[in-house]
Amino acid sequence: MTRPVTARVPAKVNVQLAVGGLRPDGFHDLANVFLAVGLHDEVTATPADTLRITVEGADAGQVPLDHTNLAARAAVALAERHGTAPAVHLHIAKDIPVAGGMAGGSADAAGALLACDALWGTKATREELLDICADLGSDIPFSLVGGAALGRGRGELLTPLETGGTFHWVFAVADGGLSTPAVYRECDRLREASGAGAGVADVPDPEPSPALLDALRTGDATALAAAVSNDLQPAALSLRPALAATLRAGADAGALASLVSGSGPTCAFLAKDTEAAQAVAGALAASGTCRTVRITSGPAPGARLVDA
Ligand SMILES: C[C@@](CO)(OP(=O)(O)O)[C@H](O)COP(=O)(O)OP(=O)(O)OC[C@H]1O[C@@H](n2ccc(N)nc2=O)[C@H](O)[C@@H]1O
Ligand SMILES: Nc1ncnc2c1ncn2[C@@H]1O[C@H](COP(=O)(O)OP(=O)(O)O)[C@@H](O)[C@H]1O
Repeated sequence: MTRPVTARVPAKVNVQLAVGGLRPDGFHDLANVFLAVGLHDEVTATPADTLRITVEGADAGQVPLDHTNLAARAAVALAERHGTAPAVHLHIAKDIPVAGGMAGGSADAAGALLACDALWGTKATREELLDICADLGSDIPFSLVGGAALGRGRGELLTPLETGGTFHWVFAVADGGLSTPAVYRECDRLREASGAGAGVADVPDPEPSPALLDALRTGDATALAAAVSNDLQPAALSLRPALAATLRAGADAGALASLVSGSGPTCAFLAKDTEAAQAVAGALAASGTCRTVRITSGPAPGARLVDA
C-alpha cells in the first residue's frame, strides 16, 4: 500500500492587477503582481480504484466534487500525459475562501499535480508541471511557484520578483463568492459605458508599476500601500456595492491600504505590523461588514509536499 502524499498550497493577493483590453480569445492581457500569503489548502492523494474527490472545511459545500473540480482536472491532465489512469482519491482540506479572489481552486489544482506526481512516481519536470498548470487556468502556475511574481499574458507567464521583507495582511471574507468571468465582463461593460471602449485597441497595454516593484524589493509597506491597484475593483464594487463599506471599515481602522483581492469579493488590508493588523482585524470583525476576518502575511512559499 503506497503512503498518502499531501501538498500544501498558499492563497494569493494581487498587489497590482492591471487589465488590458478584451482579446479575441475572451481573455485579457494582464500585468498581474501576485503575492502568496499564508492561508493554505492541503491536498492529500491516496491510491484508489477511480478518481474521487472529498472536501472538508467551512466552504466545502461550495466546491464541486465531480470532474469539474480543478484538482480532479489536474490529476486527469497529469495521468493523460503519462499514459496512466487517474486512479486516486484526492482529499482537499480547504482553508482558502471559495470564489473569493484568492485562487483557492488554483491552489487545489497545483496541490493535486504535485501530490499525484509524487504518488505515481511520474517525475514530471518543473516545466511540464508549469505547462499543465497554464493549460488548466491562468492563476495556477503562480500557485505552484508562490513567493511574489509578475504574471504577463493572461497571468500565466511568470517572472519571479524579489521581496525585501514580510508584509502583514488582513482579509475580510464576504458572504458568498463572485464569478471571475462575470467580474471581467463587468469591467468590460464599465469601460464601454464610459465611452473609452474595452478592446485591445482601446485600452493601454497593462504595465507593472515601477514604484510597486521597488516597494516589494525593499520591503517598504508604506510605499507598497501607495502603489497597490486593482483594475477589477470598480467591477467588483459594481456587482457587490456592499464591499465599499468593508473597504471603508478597514481604512478607518488604520489600514495602510484597502483593496479588493483580485476579482473579489474578499477585501485585503495591508497593515504596518502585526499589532496594526490585529487592530484592523478587530475593527472589521466588529463592523458587521464581512463574514469572517483572517490575519496573515506574505510572501509565502509555493506548493510543496508536507508530511501528512
Ligand atoms: C482575476 C484573477 C487575478 O489573479 O484571479 P481571481 O481573483 O479570480 O482569483 C485571475 O485573472 C483569474 O484567473 P483564473 O481564475 O485562473 O482564470 P481562468 O480560469 O484562466 O479564466 C476564467 C475566465 O476569467 C476571464 N479571464 C481570466 C484571466 C484573464 N487574464 N482574462 C480573463 O478575461 C475569462 O473570462 C476566463 O474565461
Ligand atoms: N478545488 C476547487 N476549489 C474551489 N473552487 C473550485 C475548485 N474546483 C473548481 N472550483 C470552482 O471554481 C470557482 C472559483 O473558485 P476559486 O478558485 O475558489 O475562486 P477565485 O477564482 O475567485 O480565486 C468556484 O466557484 C468553484 O465552482
